[in-house]
Amino acid sequence: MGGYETTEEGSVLSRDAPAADDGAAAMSAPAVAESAAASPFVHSRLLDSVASFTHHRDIAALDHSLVLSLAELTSAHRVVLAKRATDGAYVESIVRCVPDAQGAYQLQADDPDRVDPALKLLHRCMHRLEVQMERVQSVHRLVVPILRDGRAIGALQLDSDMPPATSRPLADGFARIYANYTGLLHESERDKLTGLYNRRSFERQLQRLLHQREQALRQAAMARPEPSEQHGMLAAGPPQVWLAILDIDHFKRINDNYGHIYGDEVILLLAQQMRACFRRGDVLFRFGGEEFVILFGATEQAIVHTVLERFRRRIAEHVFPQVGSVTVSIGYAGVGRHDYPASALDRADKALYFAKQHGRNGTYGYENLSARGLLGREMAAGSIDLF
Ligand SMILES: Nc1nc2c(ncn2[C@@H]2O[C@H](COP(=O)(O)OP(=O)(O)OP(=O)(O)O)[C@@H](O)[C@H]2O)c(=O)[nH]1
Repeated sequence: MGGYETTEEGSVLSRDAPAADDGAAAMSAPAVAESAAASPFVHSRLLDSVASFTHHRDIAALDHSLVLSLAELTSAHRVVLAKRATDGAYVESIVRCVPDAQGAYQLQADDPDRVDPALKLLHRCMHRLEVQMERVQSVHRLVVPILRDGRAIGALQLDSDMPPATSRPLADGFARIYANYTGLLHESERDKLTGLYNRRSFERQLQRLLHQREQALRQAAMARPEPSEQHGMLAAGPPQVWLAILDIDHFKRINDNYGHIYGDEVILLLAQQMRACFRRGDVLFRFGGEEFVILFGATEQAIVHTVLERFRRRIAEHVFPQVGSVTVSIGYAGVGRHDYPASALDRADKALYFAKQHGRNGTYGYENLSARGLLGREMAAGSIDLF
């Protein structure tokens, strides 16, 4: 098993099993130990770097700190961190760190859609789950995958004067710490009872979905013959993302009649039904209590309405152990590209409030209600707590 270990010389970076496929000799454990023992200063700088990047709770700040730490430790010409979306389908973000004319490192976010030949090894590394290396004149380029559960969640590229035998243990170690630590952060985004996303992750997931839909639209527009006209449509087109709020009806009665354990069981079973009913790309949240949120990528309101109605009926027909019949009310709204998340939530919540006021066990869209003039002054305030 490869890993970092403590040697007789002290706690040092050492690989006990260099990968056979890396095409270059990894530094032997004694060699690393020797260089590290010769320089205790290296230890403290290393620990300092790890402590400083794992200090962050925000993933974007963590990313910046990671590339900066690695660049400073290795006096790199460039460090790049690429990350894949949760479903692994595309590269979600690229952060690069390069020195300016004065030698001070500068961070910059790159457009992940831009084709950059200097990043071809990054893509190959994520695709093959293997370390990649090349030498460009005197610069050594090393790319290591960031692995979690056997998948590449991203890759780390280091361009430096260091030969890979020296830089690889360092880059590997950073990649592994990063994968473990972001794994923990991801856990903090989940609701403990249901395993669905929690409310804290809502904004990030919404931005991700908006970006993904926009990207898909742009690609579709570019594939068509009149790009300028299509780009016009892109700007003025219908919402690409929809947000639904779903609330169990009379949930208090379930708790009161059967106790909280059965109440929790209903929440858990409802979450399972959601997983079974909605598509993989739909993003499911438990916002707290008996309230759930769903984000969909869809071009037509009619589709959204049909999917939500199907779910509402499915729940109404389901027999919950002990409790029997349970119904849900649903409100939904389209999300514009420049919407504030709180505004979109507020609109969906108004439609949900309408459902609660009009017999429950129903599905209503904000746009429809609004166009029909059914959202009067009573709708001015919904029931959800906004950010
Ligand atoms: N079992 C359980 N109950 C919860 C949880 N979180 C909130 N509740 C309860 O859910 C109930 C929600 O009650 P209300 O907000 O009045 O809503 P309701 O009874 O569903 O009524 P309507 O939404 O108007 O149909 C309260 O009694 C809360 O104590 C939870 O995690 N587990």
